[in-house]
Amino acid sequence: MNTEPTPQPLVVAIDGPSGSGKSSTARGVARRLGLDFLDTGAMYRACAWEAARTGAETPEQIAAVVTAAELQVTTDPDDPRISINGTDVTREIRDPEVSATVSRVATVPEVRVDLVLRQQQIIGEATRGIVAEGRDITTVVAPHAPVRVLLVADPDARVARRQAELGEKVDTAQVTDQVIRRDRDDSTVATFTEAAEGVTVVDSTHLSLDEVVDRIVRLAEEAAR
Ligand SMILES: Nc1ncnc2c1ncn2[C@@H]1O[C@H](COP(=O)(O)OP(=O)(O)OP(=O)(O)O)[C@@H](O)[C@H]1O
Ligand SMILES: Nc1ccn([C@H]2C[C@H](O)[C@@H](COP(=O)(O)O)O2)c(=O)n1
Repeated sequence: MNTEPTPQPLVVAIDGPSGSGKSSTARGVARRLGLDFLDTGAMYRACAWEAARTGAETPEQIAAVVTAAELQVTTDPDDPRISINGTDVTREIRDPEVSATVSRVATVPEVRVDLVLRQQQIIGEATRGIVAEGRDITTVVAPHAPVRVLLVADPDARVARRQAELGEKVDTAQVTDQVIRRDRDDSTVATFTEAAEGVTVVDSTHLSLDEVVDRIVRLAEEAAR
């Protein structure tokens, strides 16, 4: 009789502040290891987009919109898409207006309870394994993941990266608000500035994207031994 435990699909959890490179890194690791990919920030952004569309402003109104929402999230690292109530908002959730308001949605407790459960369901259904990124993956969503990483970078580097990504369409004051102010707001409901016990800190300030991906792939390979 085979008494070997059935190997569990690998879960890699990556948290970090805005602009630290979580999404790019997580997609790179997922591609390299043949895993699914979950951008939990996109779920909060989709909810912020729907809240704005419906005119929901108070925490109660926002919570009602989110808990009633039908969210479809795909986990292909080469084409992650998200729809809310039947509308594909994959592109729209990156608009500056969404970036400026998403923290208001993400700091509603009932929203977090609802989205954490949905994220845990997506992770549990990822039969080939998954890389999930956000702010509370290593601490709340998947605290028992075999690979847990806090990806950090100097604030100046993070602002510069976001500015380079957004180009001239967004001025430096807006970018700084999107990065630094949003992190301050977000850190009131999730701990992503200090690594929890068992979480590996990777500082990407002076590392290329590929070097960061290499480091986390090595952590995953060591965990799989
Ligand atoms: N190590 C790195 N060196 C240089 N640029 C990087 C590095 N990692 C990511 N980038 C670039 O920085 C920008 C922001 O990266 P990304 O969107 O992955 O960050 P993030 O942490 O997911 O941000 P947010 O949480 O705000 O969505 C992208 O243009 C990305 O290509
Ligand atoms: N697990 C998560 C993921 C994201 N958020 C918040 C943080 C931001 O305000 C917003 C969008 O995230 P981003 O796309 O910038 O990574 O959602 C969170 O609270 N918890």
